[in-house]
Amino acid sequence: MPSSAVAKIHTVDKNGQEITTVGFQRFGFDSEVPLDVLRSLYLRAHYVVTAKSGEESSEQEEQHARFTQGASELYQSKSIYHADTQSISYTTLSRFPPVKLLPSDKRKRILVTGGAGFVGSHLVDRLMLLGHEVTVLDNFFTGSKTTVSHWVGHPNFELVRHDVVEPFMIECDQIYHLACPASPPHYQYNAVKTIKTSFMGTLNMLGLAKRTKARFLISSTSEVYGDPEVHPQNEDYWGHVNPIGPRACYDEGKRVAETLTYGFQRQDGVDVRVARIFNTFGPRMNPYDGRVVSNFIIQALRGEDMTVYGDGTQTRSFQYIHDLVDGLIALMNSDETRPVNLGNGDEFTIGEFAEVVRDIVEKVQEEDGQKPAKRVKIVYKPIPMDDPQKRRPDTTRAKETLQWQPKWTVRMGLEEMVRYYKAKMAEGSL
Ligand SMILES: O=c1ccn([C@@H]2O[C@H](COP(=O)(O)OP(=O)(O)O[C@H]3OC[C@@H](O)[C@H](O)[C@H]3O)[C@@H](O)[C@H]2O)c(=O)[nH]1
Repeated sequence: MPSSAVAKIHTVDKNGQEITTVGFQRFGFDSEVPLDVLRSLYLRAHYVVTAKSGEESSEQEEQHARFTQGASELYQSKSIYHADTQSISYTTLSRFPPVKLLPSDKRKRILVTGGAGFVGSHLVDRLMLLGHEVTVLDNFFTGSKTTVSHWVGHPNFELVRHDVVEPFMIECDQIYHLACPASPPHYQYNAVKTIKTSFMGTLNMLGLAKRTKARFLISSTSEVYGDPEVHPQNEDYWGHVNPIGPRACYDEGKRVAETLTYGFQRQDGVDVRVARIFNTFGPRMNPYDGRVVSNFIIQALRGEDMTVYGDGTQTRSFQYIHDLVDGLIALMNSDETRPVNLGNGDEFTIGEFAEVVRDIVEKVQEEDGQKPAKRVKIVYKPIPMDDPQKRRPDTTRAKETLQWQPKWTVRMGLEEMVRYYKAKMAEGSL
């Protein structure tokens, strides 16, 4: 295939402006980094492909080269994938992406629990590039070492295998407490463990915040609103949750985690922040975690039927990962101590969404010269119990207090995520 046929991702925001950086300067904390550098951390092949297995791999190599353009000099992979023998060789020599050199009064010691998960790893990339000292705690139940392995060995970075249900002591300035399975099949797989993680994990991390006087941010969820009777949902809505249903381990777990957080604030003066995160998607989402975005993209890429649960009239509003990370950092560094919704107001029925994903997968395949002979089918499966019928965030509070609004369109985010999964498939790890 001629190289000119490999399209460059032209990423524009909701106003049609080109996106070249993510983050911003807010509340004295600069979170801005070039999108190209950030992209080179997830869109490049995890393993450098050396052996060629025909026409396809040279095309894939071109794609990888495009994503690392400008950043490949700075970042040298530690692993080489040999397609012929299906093996990987490693070297211990690493070069890291350039991180900012911050004066010590600006450099923060930041603990990220669940830092090897989907949201956590993107937050870690950002904090590392910004020049902070980052410690990741993860038990790797749903997170994976590969999401942060590009930082292992960097002097500003530490990776600790630890389950937050056990206490942990470290000196730090800020704690982002993200640890908890978040996909419905995952969190229901071991419901008792999910409740224990939400309760004990949050108790332990709040205890740490109390001792160290670190600022504490918890990732709560739109699921605290349950199957909402108010639409869109603002932070003053108390929710409509089935306390004994299959989702309760997560919904009620996060509700009690919020209760604990405000308990420590009132009783012990802990400096707290609460982010209620709505459906989020992006690269590094576990392709097998059963959530709708990853399921649809993988199904469409593999030419399998796309599975809509129920009649597809239930709605969700999807935000791209970089917008969420912007919001989390802004909230952490702001003075807002009330819960804040972080989500994108672009609402789709799940039926519509399946079509959007199918169109985007086809668009990318066509650009790469791999147009499939026939369209994948959309099929209908039973709806899971207590599946919320509608969900859309009211983000007025985030707009007013954080000056934050999502910039990415769902289509732009989906296109990048499709390319990420394609790169994973090309390197043989998916
Ligand atoms: O293959 C699929 C998967 C899911 N779905 C449907 O798509 C919708 C979204 O499902 P997801 O599993 O992605 O996510 P949910 O909205 O149910 O839960 C999510 O809510 C917000 C976050 O806190 C969590 O990440 C997660 O719990 C649901 O209606 C679900 O039934 C499909 O139609 N097909």
